[in-house]
Amino acid sequence: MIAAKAAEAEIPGIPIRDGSVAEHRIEPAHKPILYLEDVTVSFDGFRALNALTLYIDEGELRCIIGPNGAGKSTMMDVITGRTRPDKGTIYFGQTVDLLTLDEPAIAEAGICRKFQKPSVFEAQTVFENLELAMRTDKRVWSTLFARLTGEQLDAIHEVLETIGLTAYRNRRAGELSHGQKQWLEIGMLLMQRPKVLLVDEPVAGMTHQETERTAELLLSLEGKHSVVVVEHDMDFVRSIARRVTVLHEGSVLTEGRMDEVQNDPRVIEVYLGA
Ligand SMILES: Nc1ncnc2c1ncn2[C@@H]1O[C@H](COP(=O)(O)OP(=O)(O)OP(=O)(O)O)[C@@H](O)[C@H]1O
Repeated sequence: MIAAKAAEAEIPGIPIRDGSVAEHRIEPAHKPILYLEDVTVSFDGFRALNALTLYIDEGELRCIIGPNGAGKSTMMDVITGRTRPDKGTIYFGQTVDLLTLDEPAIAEAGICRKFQKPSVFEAQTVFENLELAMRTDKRVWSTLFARLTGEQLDAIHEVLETIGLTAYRNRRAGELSHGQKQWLEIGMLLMQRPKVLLVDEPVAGMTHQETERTAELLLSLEGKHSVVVVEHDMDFVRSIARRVTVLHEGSVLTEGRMDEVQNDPRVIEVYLGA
């Protein structure tokens, strides 16, 4: 697809290759922001990712599912620069070759990752956590006491609303429930205005109510950010699913609407066999 686009538009820096990925053609209305093509990662000869080709559109909410060991975490790792592939290309937009950037530079470019366990500053308030997340130099804690501009205050208030923690803004993060800490961490990532948000098992350990609220939160980000959610909880995936990608043995097994993928005999087989 990149090759096709590059050939059409002669975009500099985009390699033009043979037609080997033509079957992954995406509809013209879609505007990809992340391109993974033919990405292979091996650990001692074992292929955690096996010629993985995957496109994520601008502003879309994508769910990635697959049995244990399918390669979901490794996929996140190669996008964020934590793991380097043996082979393949990963582009952010049409011109940024992510394989030329290190982990901090990829985050700086606008790709943020939320790990499964919440990581917030427990002794600071919800508001202060968001404020710190906005500050570029996080080593300088004195910046916490620097005056915020009106624009910065607005940004914090907007994120507080989005994550549903306005009433908790002066609460110490350590006193929040597990679900609230997860939302706060999502809020901290939102403060950095990411273009792509990778979210790893967001509802693990959440109550039913917290899970529902998380679904609302992620759905509310659609259109503003590209959100890629890896999750095992199928009820949750069903509640937010737009396009679902099923990974198996390091490759895309199938992609489509939730009802399509869950009725796909190949998907049923890999889950039953897992
Ligand atoms: N650093 C590593 N060294 C060796 N093998 C690894 C490493 N990281 C992942 N693997 C292997 O690669 C395969 C894919 O792992 P990965 O964690 O990406 O799968 P996953 O789909 O995220 O699984 P889960 O749903 O269980 O988290 C697994 O077989 C795993 O054991």
